[in-house]
Amino acid sequence: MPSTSEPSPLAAHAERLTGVPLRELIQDPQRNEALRQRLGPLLLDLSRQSLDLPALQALGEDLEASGWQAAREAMFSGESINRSEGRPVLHTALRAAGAALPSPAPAEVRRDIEQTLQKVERLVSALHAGEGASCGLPTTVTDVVHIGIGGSDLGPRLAVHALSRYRRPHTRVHFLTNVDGQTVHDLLAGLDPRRTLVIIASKSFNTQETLLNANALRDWIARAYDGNARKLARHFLAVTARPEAARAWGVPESHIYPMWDYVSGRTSLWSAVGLVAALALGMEHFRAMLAGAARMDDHFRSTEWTQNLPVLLALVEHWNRNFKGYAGRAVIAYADLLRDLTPYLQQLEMESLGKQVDQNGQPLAGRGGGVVWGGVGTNAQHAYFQALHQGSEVIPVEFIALVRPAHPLHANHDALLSNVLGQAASLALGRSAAEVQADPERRPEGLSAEALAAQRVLPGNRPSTIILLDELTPQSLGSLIALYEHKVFVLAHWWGLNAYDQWGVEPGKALARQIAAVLDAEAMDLEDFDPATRALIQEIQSRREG
Ligand SMILES: O=P(O)(O)OC[C@H]1O[C@](O)(CO)[C@@H](O)[C@@H]1O
Repeated sequence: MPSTSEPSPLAAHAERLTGVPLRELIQDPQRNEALRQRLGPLLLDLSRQSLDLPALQALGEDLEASGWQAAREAMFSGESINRSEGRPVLHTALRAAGAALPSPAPAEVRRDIEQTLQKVERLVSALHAGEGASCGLPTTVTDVVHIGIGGSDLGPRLAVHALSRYRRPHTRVHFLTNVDGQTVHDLLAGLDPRRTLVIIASKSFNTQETLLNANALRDWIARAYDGNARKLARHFLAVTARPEAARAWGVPESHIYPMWDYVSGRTSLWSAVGLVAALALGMEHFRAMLAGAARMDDHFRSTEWTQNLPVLLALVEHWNRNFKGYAGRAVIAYADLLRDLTPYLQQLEMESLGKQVDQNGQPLAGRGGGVVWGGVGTNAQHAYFQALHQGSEVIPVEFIALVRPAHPLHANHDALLSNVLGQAASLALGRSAAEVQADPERRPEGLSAEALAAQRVLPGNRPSTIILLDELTPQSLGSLIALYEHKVFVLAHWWGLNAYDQWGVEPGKALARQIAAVLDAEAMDLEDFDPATRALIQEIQSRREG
């Protein structure tokens, strides 16, 4: 936070800790214990972050003074906390059935949610029993294509890939998200239109990419039936908050699954948007994932801040953003099954927290959400970890790893785990000049010993978080995702911003529509576009035929 003449208590702690190395901080077992907290199969280890117990206490007190518990209850009970859109935020109600604490969400909301889950369940059972025709679907379905983008894609994709060991046999699932026609073209080449079921997931049912891809599949299936509209309609399901638009597009009423305005796209995995995951994994595993998230909800609602995992994660992020000045963090999952986690978090966090003004339109007092990027380990170590260890920027790292793998190749798994611990330790401790000296390296001719040594020194003091899941199960994945959702909630409340709108993306979409309208036109008026855009429109037009 910005300091005026008198530094705030938090700024004073940051100043006090300047120059105190992580090497020293991690010697305090009491501190490390406070920064290491568990919920069921999920361990959150923040002990390699650059703060001590007094700083943590000050952060906690600052949050406590913000009234976050009341805000939390306002969210769970369905108050209109998304003020710029005038809506409640009730993704937690989608999994309330699996919670131990009674849900304060409105009864009609819970009823609608349960009815929809039952409808999803009926469809899943029918398809798994080979009785899709009883739900108006094709008799045989070998492939399901899920079309959606952003929140209508990233959550189901993460769940289906992460939980692939729970996959039901016989039905292949494909995700079609980008509007790149090459992908559509290549996918369709391998599918049978008469045996393909298409799920169109779009809250708005107005997203350019999703509708273009849906249109391409409609044309492709229609050709297989010589345009027979009744047979064509059997192949499409929609999940949307605008059922009238889905009907107008051609999805039969009974094939439409609701989304609600009180669920943002980026937290919609738990709704019927997760239908593809329920189909791929089985309803019991989908429900288990909801229950895992509900467990985190209960924990978040009932645990004091000192042991509350989402809160602790938020405290550290506030510290890193506003007192250490870090631009963001790298999220590295040491599990290929979690390769979609970073993209998922990019939307969840950057669309929610990437804002400059608060709910009243005033500039934020500090910095909002930072950049989230990353990938999978150990691959990342052989690509960009050099910069993480010795680059000019300090970029905190979040490691996510599994204690027990679901395969028998234990040597491989030990390599993953030991690399997590090794990298985290190396980032924190660095490598001093004395350590370099004690471990000499062959010196090329003409290079001084000092020059070589200086290049082999690692500054250290590079913070990281480790999240360990005992195993990757529907429950642990549900808890992990809900952990991040609640972290986002805490930060949004603390910073005063609205985590549930995304006004920033709208003007670019509108411009793309205007540009699409002129790209193919014979006579065009390009005066509405800025000179740089105009030049490239003309360039594309002039070179298209080549
Ligand atoms: O589900 P829809 O309405 O197709 O939107 C897709 C995505 O587009 C966004 O609105 C941003 O462009 C996301 O918030 C959303 O998840």
